[in-house]
Amino acid sequence: MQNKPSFVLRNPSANKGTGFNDEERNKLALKGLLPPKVETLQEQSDRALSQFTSFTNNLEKYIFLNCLRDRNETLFYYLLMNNLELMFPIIYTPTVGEACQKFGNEFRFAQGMYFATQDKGSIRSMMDNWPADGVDIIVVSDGSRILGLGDLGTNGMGIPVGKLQLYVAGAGFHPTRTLPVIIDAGTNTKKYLEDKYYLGERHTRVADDQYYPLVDEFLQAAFDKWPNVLVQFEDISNDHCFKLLDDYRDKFLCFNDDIQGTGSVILSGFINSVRAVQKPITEQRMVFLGAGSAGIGVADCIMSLFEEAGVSKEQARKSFWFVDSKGLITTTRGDTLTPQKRAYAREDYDYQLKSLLEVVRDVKPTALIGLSGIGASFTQEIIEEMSKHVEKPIIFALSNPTTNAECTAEQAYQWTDGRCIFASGSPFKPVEYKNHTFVPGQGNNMYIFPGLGLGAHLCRSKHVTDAMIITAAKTLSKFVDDSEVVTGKIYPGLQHIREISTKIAVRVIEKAYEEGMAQLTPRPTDIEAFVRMNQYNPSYDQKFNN
Ligand SMILES: O=C([O-])CC(=O)C(=O)O
Ligand SMILES: [Mg+2]
Repeated sequence: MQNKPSFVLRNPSANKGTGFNDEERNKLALKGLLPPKVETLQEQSDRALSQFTSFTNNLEKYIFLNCLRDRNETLFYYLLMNNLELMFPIIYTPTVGEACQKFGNEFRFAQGMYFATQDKGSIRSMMDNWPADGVDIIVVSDGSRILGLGDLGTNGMGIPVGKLQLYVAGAGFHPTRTLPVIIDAGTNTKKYLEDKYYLGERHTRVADDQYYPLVDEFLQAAFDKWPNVLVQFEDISNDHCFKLLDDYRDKFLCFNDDIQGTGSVILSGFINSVRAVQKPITEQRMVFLGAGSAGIGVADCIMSLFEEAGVSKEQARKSFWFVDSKGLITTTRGDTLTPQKRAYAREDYDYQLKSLLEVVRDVKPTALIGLSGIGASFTQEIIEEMSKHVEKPIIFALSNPTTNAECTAEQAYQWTDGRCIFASGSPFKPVEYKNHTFVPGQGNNMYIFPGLGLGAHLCRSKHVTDAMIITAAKTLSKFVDDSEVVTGKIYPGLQHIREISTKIAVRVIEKAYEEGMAQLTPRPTDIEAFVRMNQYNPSYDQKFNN
């Protein structure tokens, strides 16, 4: 059967289903294998949309979409790109979180590749099993910190899969040239180790002397097989993610989305918040709840605004207060801090503040940034306390999925009497409050990574630099104009994601040439035209025409 031309019906990249015209049906021996009517992509998409909307449960919608992708990739991306606002919350946060938690139960077919501890020594040869001709981008996770949901082991595969779907829809990477990867180093979540449907290796996480060599072998193999690939590290726990980024960012073309992608998107939102509240960065007092990959990544990015304002690093650090499970992070509280926490630990406190509420009372912040992974940690008391001292509080409840958001959009607007600038990591619907409709922003790295990745890949950048990450943030911030910013809107609408990603890719490429990172020669004369020419758009036109 595999040798018959009609096998195209079982190949999602080639399949057009009822979209095969009479000529193709003759040529590919499909006569009689399809109902008589030849349909356009639009007609197929209308049907698929009505099927999608007939499900009332989001997980079912997720399964429907991923099964569609496994039947007809072109139709899937056409449908997705024409219904972004409806479908991103399904293939991505929040529903992808639930899909990961139930990954073993809902498993239907494999996507991507798995490299487990038992595969040590054979990863390079296993990569030859990947059926596609080439790979431009890999998203890799070890499942150790999936969104704010913790250690999900191999169940985390939903995240690389979802992120890559955004790379395709958002930026125009070619779907067949994307590779989701899970490194299976075990899981410390007992529930999964005891779950008969769990699909990973059944042991607790291996120690560092096994973990790092496994990741190293994977990276060496990936860049050996696909020298121009870009690797995105995703949802890797704090104990490993910083070291991995440090070790490899100057060796390979790679970045960490949770540190750098989140850093960039929140920098962008912060630039626009500063425009909205009309108070310069030097007058901002920022309290962060959560000092993990995202919190530190965001602070590092926001530091660049101080630098531009001519403020020294030492001075700038005094505008940041970090709170973790033990309270305000200080050099004097008596515990050993990770290097990342140490960088932002306050040296000027001879007293201890043990809770976020105490910190908010003491600091009187202008901005409260939640990247803690702990839902409902911005309580009414905390938000009301904050709003006593600031006219337009900046409140970012960024943890994912929605159940982990530090507060809801509705709570933030109510508890600040409609005065706050609000953003969340997962989407919230517009809120009606006192005859006004507030549209919350989604400060999610999805606005950044597709364009950043496309730019870095297309110009064959050696590395992903800080300057590219900051350029990406600034490019995004310009998609919101002054008249919108004054209404509290700090992120553009999701429907513009292709345009945003295209512009980000252009700026990243320009930066890469400026910094001597781009290896593509000659430099394209019209970079925007070059980017557009290389973007995937779902269509049947290009297939089977020769
Ligand atoms: O996936 C998302 O929505 C954003 C993200 O990287 C995370 O929460 O880890
Ligand atoms: Mg992530």
